[in-house]
Amino acid sequence: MPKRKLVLVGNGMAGVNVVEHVLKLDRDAYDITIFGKEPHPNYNRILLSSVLAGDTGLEDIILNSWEWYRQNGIHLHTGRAVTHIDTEKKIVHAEGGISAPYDELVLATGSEPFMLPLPGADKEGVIAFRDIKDCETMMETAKKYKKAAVIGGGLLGLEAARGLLNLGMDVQVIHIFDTLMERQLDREAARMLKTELESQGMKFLLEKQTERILGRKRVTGLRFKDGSSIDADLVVMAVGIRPNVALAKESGIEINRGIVVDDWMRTNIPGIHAVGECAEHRGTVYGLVAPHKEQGAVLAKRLCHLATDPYEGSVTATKLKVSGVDVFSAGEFNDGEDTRSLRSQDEWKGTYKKVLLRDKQIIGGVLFGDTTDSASLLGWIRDGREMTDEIHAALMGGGDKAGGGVSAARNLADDDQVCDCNGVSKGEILGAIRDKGLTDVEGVKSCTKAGASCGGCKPLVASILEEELGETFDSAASAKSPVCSCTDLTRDDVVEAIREKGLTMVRETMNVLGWKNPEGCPTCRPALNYYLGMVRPGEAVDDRTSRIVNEQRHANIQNDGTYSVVPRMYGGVTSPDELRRIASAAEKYNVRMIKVTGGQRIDLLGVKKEDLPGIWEDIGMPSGHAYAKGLRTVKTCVGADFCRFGTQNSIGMGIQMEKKFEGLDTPHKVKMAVSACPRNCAESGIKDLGVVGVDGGWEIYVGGNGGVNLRGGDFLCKVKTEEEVLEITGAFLQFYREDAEYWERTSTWLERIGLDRVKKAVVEDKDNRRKLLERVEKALANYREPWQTDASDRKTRRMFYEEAQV
Ligand SMILES: Cc1cc2nc3c(=O)[nH]c(=O)nc-3n(C[C@H](O)[C@H](O)[C@H](O)COP(=O)(O)OP(=O)(O)OC[C@H]3O[C@@H](n4cnc5c(N)ncnc54)[C@H](O)[C@@H]3O)c2cc1C
Ligand SMILES: NC(=O)c1ccc[n+]([C@@H]2O[C@H](COP(=O)([O-])OP(=O)(O)OC[C@H]3O[C@@H](n4cnc5c(N)ncnc54)[C@H](O)[C@@H]3O)[C@@H](O)[C@H]2O)c1
Ligand code: SF4
Ligand code: FES
Repeated sequence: MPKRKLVLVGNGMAGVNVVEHVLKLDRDAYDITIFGKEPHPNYNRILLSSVLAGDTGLEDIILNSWEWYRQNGIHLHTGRAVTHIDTEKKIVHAEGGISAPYDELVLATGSEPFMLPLPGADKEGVIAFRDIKDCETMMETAKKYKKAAVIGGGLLGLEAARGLLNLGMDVQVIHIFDTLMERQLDREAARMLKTELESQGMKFLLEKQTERILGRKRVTGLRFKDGSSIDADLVVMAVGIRPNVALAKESGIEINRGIVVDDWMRTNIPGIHAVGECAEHRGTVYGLVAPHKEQGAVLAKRLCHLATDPYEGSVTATKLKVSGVDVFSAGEFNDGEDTRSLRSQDEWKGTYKKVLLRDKQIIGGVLFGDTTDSASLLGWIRDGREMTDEIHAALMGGGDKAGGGVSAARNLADDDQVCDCNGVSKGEILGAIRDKGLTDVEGVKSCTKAGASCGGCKPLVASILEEELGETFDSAASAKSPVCSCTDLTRDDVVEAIREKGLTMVRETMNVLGWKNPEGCPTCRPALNYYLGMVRPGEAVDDRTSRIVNEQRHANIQNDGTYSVVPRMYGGVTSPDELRRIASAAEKYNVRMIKVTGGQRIDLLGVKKEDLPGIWEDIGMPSGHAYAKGLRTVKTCVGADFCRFGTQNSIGMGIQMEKKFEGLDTPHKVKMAVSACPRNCAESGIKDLGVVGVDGGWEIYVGGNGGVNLRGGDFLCKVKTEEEVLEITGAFLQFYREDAEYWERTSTWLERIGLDRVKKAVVEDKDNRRKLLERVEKALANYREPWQTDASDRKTRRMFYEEAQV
């Protein structure tokens, strides 16, 4: 008997998911044809945000390779839109004169981004963020232009803005309401989110309505209804989506906002079904992958004539995919007259939790800063659970929550969903771990797909592994991921290869290690340059063009394209002569503002690129490295010489530390401080390395961070003399240099590897400490002061400061 014919219109995630299910349930049931308007095989649209942010490459987001279609005997027509459905004859007609008969037709045409119909919206440089092409346009634009405006402060807008920031653009987000992500967050969570994103460099214009897009052929700016305007070289519209219903409409299929379907995903025309973003079920159109998977599972069973419960709608949950920001929202989140809520907020740790109840039932919630409870919370909302003392204790009772751990997994029932993107439950993950002997997150991902899309569930998968495998679970090994999408090698593989193969150059390393992208990317090239210099000091060739832009120019680029200049003032101490030179230079070069920094330095803001070598020459002081992944400042209190509480000479100690370790390249910036008594006026407790004078010696704290992820330093040891402070500092810095990933702050590194390892390597194992010190001395021996070197070298001046080379 000839096979029945299944035709899918829309080669996206929702539609292909149905086909995958059908193939699994009954391989031989259908002869399958797929039409897709885009020229690509099915790819993970969710991960476009990660591609834009530079965390993954376009080649890594393909979900079904061309080979997959061939192997499954699927007739695939890409780059062909279906233009008409003959519902009488049961034939679809596509561009290029292609047609295909069907017995069952699945419409999965997704959405179109909504483009505000503003005057000027058709100008070059005005785009949406929906597909590979948009992503490529943004990446290309960032190479030539500087200023981006994103209209819409929802999930998509913020993810686009983060990606554009990573591409080096200056980004302003224009939002119509006074709080961000108002469809997912209450005011408090939105406020915390805004503060967090601002600290990452994102700028916001709230309560702004765009009136017109300015420019001749290409966009040059935006004008708002209040009369104000901004400059922009790129405008990304992220103001929502509209279901793609044109084909269904012209073919006589019932539509409302989306294509109207019943609980079995059937349209009003027999044999025609719809799933995904184009479908409207019980009045709701879902713009997230998890509900589409639930719809697809029901439809596939129907197509294979298997028993299934109907699809009755989904409780949706969202997580923002912006690194360094944990935000989760599910169900209802705004207080109403008939709701009560449980809340906790920790302004120190930057966390906020709100769970909404109607009568006793859990109906929604918002988590900010710590989302380890997200899966349990979503499970309780989906099950319509009533609040109990146990749930209350699990949510609010403190316990072992921070950072996940086994407790996060223990709170989940077997049928609680862990991966929303791919609809994978805890039970399925446990089953795979037990049946297939899996031991790491990557293994679970390959077997179950949990973690394969946005990746937001990976910490939870790790905690399930930890719960199941106990001490045998190696979280560090499990967390190791490739340096970036240009290679499959991890940081350790690369460092090992540099050691073994005697590599000394960035390009050579990429070549020898078979980089998939031979040019590398902004993530891997600075990392490789650092690893080479760390492993082979004196031998590795420093590739300046592989360094981040600020390090190439030895100054910090500002939002208007000018630079900031911060001369080094050891221990925060200066002199009248230095101040006079700084003042004269500030006048000569029309510095816009002179500001004292948090690290006790003087910052000259608004210096033109071409003036940098001149101002450095005139000031005649060494670089303060305020732009570098290296030692920034050693902040000191006035100490025993002046303060009546001081027990030690903090200024002298700080100056020695700064003179010794200035110019040392490190995986991320390093800030230090010395206070002369436990009153700690130099804030030693929130520095990468902080020293506190006490009676009879010094206490040393490490891994502190006063920035985005506030963290108090851990006590490392107490020593008696200044020499010992320098020794411990040198050994600690070298251990961090050798062990951490590039871009990893001491605070995150320490949390990852644990204080005990640091104590052992730096304090307890004296032989190891001696070796670390020998190696740090070798690295320091190669340091050349960059400002005066650049100022006196005509070729460098021309290349990096006068011609627009980088
Ligand atoms: C940048 C970005 C990040 C996102 N992040 C997340 C996230 O973290 N979590 C989450 O759950 N969701 C996220 N989403 C939303 C998610 O990607 C979508 O909900 C999902 O991809 C929709 O799948 P779909 O198959 O219904 O539609 P689509 O992915 O739009 O696929 C439909 C396909 O059909 C094609 N098509 C349309 N009309 C025709 C026609 N007439 N003939 C042939 N082909 C046609 C389209 O070109 C398209 O390729 C994100 C979306 C974007 C853009
Ligand atoms: N992490 C995730 O889950 C994720 C990420 C990206 C996209 N998505 C999905 O993709 C789809 C599209 O995302 P989206 O953010 O565009 O849609 P959205 O509808 O969720 O948000 C659009 C935002 O734009 C704002 N807006 C509307 N008109 C505006 C105007 N004229 N000026 C300024 N702001 C305006 C709205 O207030 C809203 O906050 C959604 O379905 C979303 O769920 C999800
Ligand atoms: S830390 Fe102690 S010694 Fe230093 S300034 Fe403060 S009170 Fe004085
Ligand atoms: S929740 Fe997105 S991959 Fe699991």
